[in-house]
Amino acid sequence: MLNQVIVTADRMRAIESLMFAAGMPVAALMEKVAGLIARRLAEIYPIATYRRVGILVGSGHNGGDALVVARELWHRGREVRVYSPLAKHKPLTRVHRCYAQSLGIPFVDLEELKTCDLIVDGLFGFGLERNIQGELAGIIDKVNTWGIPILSIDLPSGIHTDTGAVMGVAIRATHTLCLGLWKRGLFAESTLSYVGQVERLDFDIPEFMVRQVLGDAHAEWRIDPKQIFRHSSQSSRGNPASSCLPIPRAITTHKYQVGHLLLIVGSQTYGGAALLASLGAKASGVGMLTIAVPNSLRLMVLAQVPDALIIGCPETDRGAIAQLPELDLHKYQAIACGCGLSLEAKAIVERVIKAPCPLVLDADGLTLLASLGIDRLKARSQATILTPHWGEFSRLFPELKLEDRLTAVQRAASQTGATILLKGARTAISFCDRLATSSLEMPEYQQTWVNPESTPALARGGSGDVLAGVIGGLLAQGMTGGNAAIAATVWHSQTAIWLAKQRTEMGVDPLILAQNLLSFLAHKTV
Ligand SMILES: NC(=O)C1=CN([C@@H]2O[C@H](COP(=O)(O)OP(=O)(O)OC[C@H]3O[C@@H](n4cnc5c(N)ncnc54)[C@H](OP(=O)(O)O)[C@@H]3O)[C@@H](O)[C@H]2O)[C@@H](O)CC1
Ligand SMILES: Nc1ncnc2c1ncn2[C@@H]1O[C@H](COP(=O)(O)OP(=O)(O)O)[C@@H](O)[C@H]1O
Ligand SMILES: [K+]
Repeated sequence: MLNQVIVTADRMRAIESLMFAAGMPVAALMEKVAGLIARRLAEIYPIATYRRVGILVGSGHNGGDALVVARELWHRGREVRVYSPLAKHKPLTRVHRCYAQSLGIPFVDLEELKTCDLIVDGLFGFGLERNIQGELAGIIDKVNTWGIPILSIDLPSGIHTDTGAVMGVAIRATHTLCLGLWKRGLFAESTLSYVGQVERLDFDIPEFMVRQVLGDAHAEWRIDPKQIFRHSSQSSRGNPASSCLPIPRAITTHKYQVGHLLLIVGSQTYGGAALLASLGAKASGVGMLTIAVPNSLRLMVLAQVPDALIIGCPETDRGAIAQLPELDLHKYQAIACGCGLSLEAKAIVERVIKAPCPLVLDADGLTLLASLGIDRLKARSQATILTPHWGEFSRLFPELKLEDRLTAVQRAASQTGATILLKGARTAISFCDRLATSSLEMPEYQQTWVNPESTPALARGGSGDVLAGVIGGLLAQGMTGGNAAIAATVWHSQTAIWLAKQRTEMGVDPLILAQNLLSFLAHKTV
């Protein structure tokens, strides 16, 4: 569980200091960590193809790690060359440098790394605190132009550990081996074009030390996608057990015990959105699905989703839902509202906010909420999930626009009491709950989870409508707001990754996505 925490440089330093204070020698830890890096490197970049390895060495312990890696690769028969442009080094880095030189490993000019098959980037790790300038910046720029695969140690040099900001210039890695615990900056969307494939190398940090520094209410977590796809009867390490899919069913259950979802979606202009949200909801396995659409869409939706109850609503001149007919909102376990609704349906959003059941608001529902005022949510007694992309988020929370995404989503969730699912290449979800595996005595607290895997194949109109439908369906089946948001996000993005492998990134249209959610789930959980 604790191996999915996301930490800042200060927290990492504090945890590392506990290890040193307890007697772990600094040099022994570097030896252990760099040994793990060298072994993993050998698996990813086998000697047969990547014999010539160039090592970039900085002044701190990131450089020290790189020098130990250089030495190990040299002993394993690789042609290693070191480029170490800085004059001053931390003592441990300096001794590794001397030893590497004594072995005869060549220390060369930058240009001599140009013919290498692989570059190891050990310039800076979590000690980088100011912008990289001058000659060093030129070095990084140059290495980036060579097109040689680059393995970065801990973080791509130049990426700020906490914010993910590019400190003037940064290495564009092919692979990043993050050491010990997940560094916060690796989850910023702006770093995605720098980090390449990211892996964490576990170096056996004692859990009690992590707990001592982070406490019992740690705020930022990485979702472990693997943990979603297993029955909740199996023990879950990583994510909330009740975010597991598929949701188990009691053998004697009946349709009214598996949740009743009301979708309020669509307008004449955006009929497809209504359909896509409906197909997402259907895939969630919800027991009963009622879909409220403008009258003119009724037959179209009925033909595509014959298992749903379709309610045709009176519509405005331009084909938006004008009002909900006499619907008893008490009888639904959840409502999902907003996909394709158009901006004329303000009265509808006003009404569903007052509904006495969990509510998902998406798309136009969010824009209408922004115009009504986010304070309206204060009247809600049940779970609320808002699913904005960055544009919708900025409309809802203009004052949070300048924050980094993780901080912004966290603030928005604590301000509103809602679960906020901020969509994007690295969707972030923030809500207030007990931590997954902890006891009921544990108080609820604000936690933020990041989805670490997705695909740009999802960047097309309608992907989000499918997601909103899935979340609604999971909510209606009894998942909490946070769990439904996490489970749906992972299911949606993992299905897209799976489909992109079969159909390319061009081939994952939202209809195909919705139609394949269940095949993916079956494939994943056999
Ligand atoms: N627990 C763990 O995870 C473990 C971590 N380990 C490893 O240690 C790494 C952290 O090491 P670290 O603290 O020595 O920092 P690191 O990033 O190597 O160097 C920073 C140095 O660079 C300098 N400097 C800074 N900014 C600069 C700039 N813009 N331009 C030029 N120079 C600049 C600054 O020196 P200054 O110039 O300020 O005197 C500072 O000394 C970590 O990422 C991991 O690889 C493992 O070995 C063991 C377990
Ligand atoms: N570059 C990307 N990488 C990964 N996922 C993405 C990317 N772009 C968009 N997505 C995902 O696709 C979905 C798009 O939703 P949204 O913007 O609401 O689209 P729409 O309103 O057209 O349905 C979200 O789940 C988002 O996280
Ligand atoms: K690095």
